[in-house]
Amino acid sequence: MHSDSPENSTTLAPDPVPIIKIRDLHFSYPGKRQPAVLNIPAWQVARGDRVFLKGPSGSGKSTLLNLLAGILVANKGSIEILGQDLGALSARKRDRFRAAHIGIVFQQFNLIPYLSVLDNIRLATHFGKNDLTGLDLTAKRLFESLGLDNTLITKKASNLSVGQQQRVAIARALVNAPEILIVDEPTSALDSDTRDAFMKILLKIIQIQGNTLIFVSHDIALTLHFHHVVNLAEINLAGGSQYVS
Ligand SMILES: Nc1ncnc2c1ncn2[C@@H]1O[C@H](COP(=O)(O)OP(=O)(O)OP(=O)(O)O)[C@@H](O)[C@H]1O
Repeated sequence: MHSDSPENSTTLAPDPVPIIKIRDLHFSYPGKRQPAVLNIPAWQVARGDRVFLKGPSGSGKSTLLNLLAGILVANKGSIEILGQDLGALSARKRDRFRAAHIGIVFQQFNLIPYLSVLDNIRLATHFGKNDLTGLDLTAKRLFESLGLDNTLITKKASNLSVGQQQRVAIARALVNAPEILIVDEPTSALDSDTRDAFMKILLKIIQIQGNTLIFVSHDIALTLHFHHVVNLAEINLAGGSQYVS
């Protein structure tokens, strides 16, 4: 995307190498009389962009993130990630594509509570060893940057504080150095100090790894950290009546 100010989300000229490219995207959840959630004629994101996606509750932000990640599939139209049309892939290939190229931090972090921190992170990798020797340098650097020391990584995820769970969720999302990082409402349950610490760590790692960031939040105070602020309502022609403001 090209825009001069954060509030300007319109594309003025075609991006030479968009990492995300949406064309004529239509999506409704399965079932009779389900309203159209998304109808996005065109949207693209350039490699390395940090995009803050906002919009009222129920406007389809999480749905769009799930489509970008290939967790949901469009009813019509195309989503190209790194030049790959997600709709052209089988479910299994989409899963592999996601594991290789897209990191996701969900609202609830989605850690497996009875697994250790290391095992939670290992789920995102192809390594099977019981120590860190199988994890590459990126992972070790991530642990360091996130303050996850050896005593913490052997703990069960359920025994961590919310802030610690967040750091593990970031490590898991970034351990494969994905080109795209998708983050959904990560700070809603945090006080402002913890939120600021979270953003600082996230942005530091993004800068090192060079990931493209798509970040959904209602917290407008965070927009200053982003290149672009996109209001979903501006790119989405569907819906409207069901929104809660
Ligand atoms: N699994 C589902 N089945 C049917 N409808 C759904 C499903 N998930 C979401 N929806 C509906 O799709 C619409 C968009 O929901 P979505 O969660 O994408 O919105 P959102 O913008 O992320 O909201 P919030 O800011 O509250 O998280 C809403 O009307 C919601 O009720």
